[in-house]
Amino acid sequence: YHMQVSRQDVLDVTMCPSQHEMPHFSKFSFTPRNILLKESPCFVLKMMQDLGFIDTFRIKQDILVRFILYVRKGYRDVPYHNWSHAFSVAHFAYLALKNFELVEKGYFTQLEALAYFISCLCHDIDHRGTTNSFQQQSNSVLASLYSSEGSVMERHHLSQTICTLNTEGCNFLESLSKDDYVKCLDLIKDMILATDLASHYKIHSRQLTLAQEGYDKTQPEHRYYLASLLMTCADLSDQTKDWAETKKVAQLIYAEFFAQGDLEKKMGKTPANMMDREKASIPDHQLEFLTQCCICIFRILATIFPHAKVLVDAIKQNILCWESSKRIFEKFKLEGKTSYEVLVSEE
Ligand SMILES: Cc1nc2ccc(C(=O)N[C@]34C[C@H]5C[C@H](C[C@H](C5)C3)C4)cc2n2c(-c3ccccc3Cl)nnc12
Ligand SMILES: [Mg+2]
Ligand SMILES: [Zn+2]
Repeated sequence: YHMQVSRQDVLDVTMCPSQHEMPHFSKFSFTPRNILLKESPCFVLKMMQDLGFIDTFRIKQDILVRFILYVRKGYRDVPYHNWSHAFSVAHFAYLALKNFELVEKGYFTQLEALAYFISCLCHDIDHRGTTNSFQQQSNSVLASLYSSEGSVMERHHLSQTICTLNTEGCNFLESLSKDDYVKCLDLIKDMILATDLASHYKIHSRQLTLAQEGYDKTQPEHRYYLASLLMTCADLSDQTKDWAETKKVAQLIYAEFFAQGDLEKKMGKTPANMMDREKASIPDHQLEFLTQCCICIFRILATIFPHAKVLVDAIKQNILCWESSKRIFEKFKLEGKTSYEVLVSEE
């Protein structure tokens, strides 16, 4: 099917504030979710210009604009896994490339940097707001397509990315050499598949060892694990922002989780506690996620890039905020409120 991109859409991409009007745009403290959504395609273009991709790969602007607009249309209107998430994940890739000087210091080639940024932008295309296990449970079409290989949703996001590139007038990578083109798609595959959090759990200890032994840029295995780590960090980058942002994002994530739980109950299935609005204890679950998963990932990042220490500190701050908000949740729980009702009630 053919999604049209109007002339107005293409004009939208030309108007947004310039970088020097937003000096902190390239700081880790910047919150990309506060960018006006109609200006976001323009910011994607500006980030790619600023990263030197347009010149290095002789990318045609009108083809890139059409690609960005098709990617945006590829995201659904679900609470969390929507275009706003994709844009914020791509913004973190921009921050990592600039603040860690990934290309300048030889961690990434320019091609790997391009693949990283594009993978972040496309990593959740056509997400339905439900998990991989829900695909299996509900015998979805996607499960029938991909469940034998695992990472069902991630394989779908990858396939949607390739389809978008192959859409008439959208393949901005066509200006790459044949070798670079094949290499870039290979990198995009590894990077999008790396965003399956279950896969991260499998390689976490290997990533930790490599970082402690001393990262070796010349080893392909090290480069693969660094790319995977940077994808997971980008996907979780909301947790490195201030508490107001973190709280807002939690509301979106649990809106999605609980909608899935409601669906599972209708299907006669018992949802996992974190998906059940009656049983979930959001502060406890978030404290577990931040202390057992999130902070560990960013600590590995900080062993390779000392600048990432500010990200670990931001997560520590959010852990303290969840700790202190726990008492408020418990007080309202005694009054019969679910933790979601407390989360969305203005403090
Ligand atoms: C704040 C926050 N909390 C989150 C709490 C929990 C989980 C989560 O999927 N847990 C697991 C826990 C085990 C092993 C695997 C598979 C399943 C069983 C489910 C993962 C994700 C969370 N998450 C994400 C996120 C990142 C990547 C994909 C999807 C999402 Cl939603 N982004 N932000 C957050
Ligand atoms: Mg995903
Ligand atoms: Zn994501």
